[in-house]
Amino acid sequence: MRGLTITGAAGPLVRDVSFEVGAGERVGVIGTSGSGKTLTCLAVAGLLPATLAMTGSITLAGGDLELTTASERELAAVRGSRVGMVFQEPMTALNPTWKVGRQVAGAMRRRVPPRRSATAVLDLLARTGLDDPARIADSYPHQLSGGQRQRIVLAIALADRPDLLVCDEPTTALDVTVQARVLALIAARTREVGSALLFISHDLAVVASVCDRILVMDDGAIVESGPVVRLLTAPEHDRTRALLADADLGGTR
Ligand SMILES: Nc1ncnc2c1ncn2[C@@H]1O[C@H](COP(=O)(O)OP(=O)(O)OP(=O)(O)O)[C@@H](O)[C@H]1O
Repeated sequence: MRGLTITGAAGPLVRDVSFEVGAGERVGVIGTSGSGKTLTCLAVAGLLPATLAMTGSITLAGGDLELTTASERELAAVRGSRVGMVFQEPMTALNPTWKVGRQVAGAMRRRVPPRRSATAVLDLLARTGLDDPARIADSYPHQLSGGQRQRIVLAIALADRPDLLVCDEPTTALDVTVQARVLALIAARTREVGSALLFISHDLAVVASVCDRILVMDDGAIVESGPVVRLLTAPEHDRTRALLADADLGGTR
C-alpha cells in the first residue's frame, strides 16, 4: 500500500497510509475506535463503500493488479483466491440458507475436483479444529455456536490458500475462552497454508499474541510501526503508550 487516502463527504478518513506485508508475514493494525483500521483493510479486500473516494496504490505480490482502480469483476476474482477475509460477525460471511458442507465445498472448488469434494470438506473442517466434521458439514450456520461459525469462516477464507488473510476483530464477538482458541487457530492455520496475515484489533494484547510487526493508527494515519517486542518494550508514540497501558498483556508472550 502506497499513500492510501480515503475521503468521505466530511473530509479525509484515512491519510497517506503506506505499508508492506511480506510473504507469510503477520502484521497487526491497532488503534482506537474510528482511527481508520477497518477502512484501510476494507480497501485491501476491495470492499470499500462506493460512497468513499480513494487515492494511492494497493498491489498484491507481483504488482500485476492495481486494486484501487480494479473493476468489481477483477476484485471478486481476487477475493477468496488471493485475499481471504474474516470479520467480527461470522454470520455476515455465511449463507444462512445453505448447509456448511456446501459452503465449504464452494470455497474449495478451484483446488479440489468434485469427486474428492466431500472428503476434502471433512478434512478441512477437522483441520480447523471442529469435532465431528460430518455433523458440522450437515448443519446450517444457525445450528452452530459463534466459535464454530468463526472456525468455518476461517476454513472458507483459507480454502483457496490465499496470499493474504485479512482479519478484522475476528474474535471480539466470542467469549474469552473461545477467543484464545480461535486466535491460536488463526496463527496455526495461516502458518500451515503459508498466507500472510493483516490482523486488526483495538486490543494490543490480542495483536501481540498473533503478529510479528504492528502498525499503530491514530486519526486516519500510521503514527508508529515496528516489531511487536520493540513496540511493547520501547513504544515511541503517545498513542502506542496509551494502548499499551490499556492492554492486558499477562501471558501473551
Ligand atoms: N461509509 C462511511 N462513510 C463515512 N464515514 C465513514 C464510513 N465508514 C467509516 N467512516 C468513518 O471513518 C473513520 C474510520 O472508520 P474505521 O471504521 O476505519 O475505524 P476503526 O479504526 O476500524 O474503528 P472501530 O475499531 O470502531 O471499528 C471513522 O471516523 C468513521 O466514522
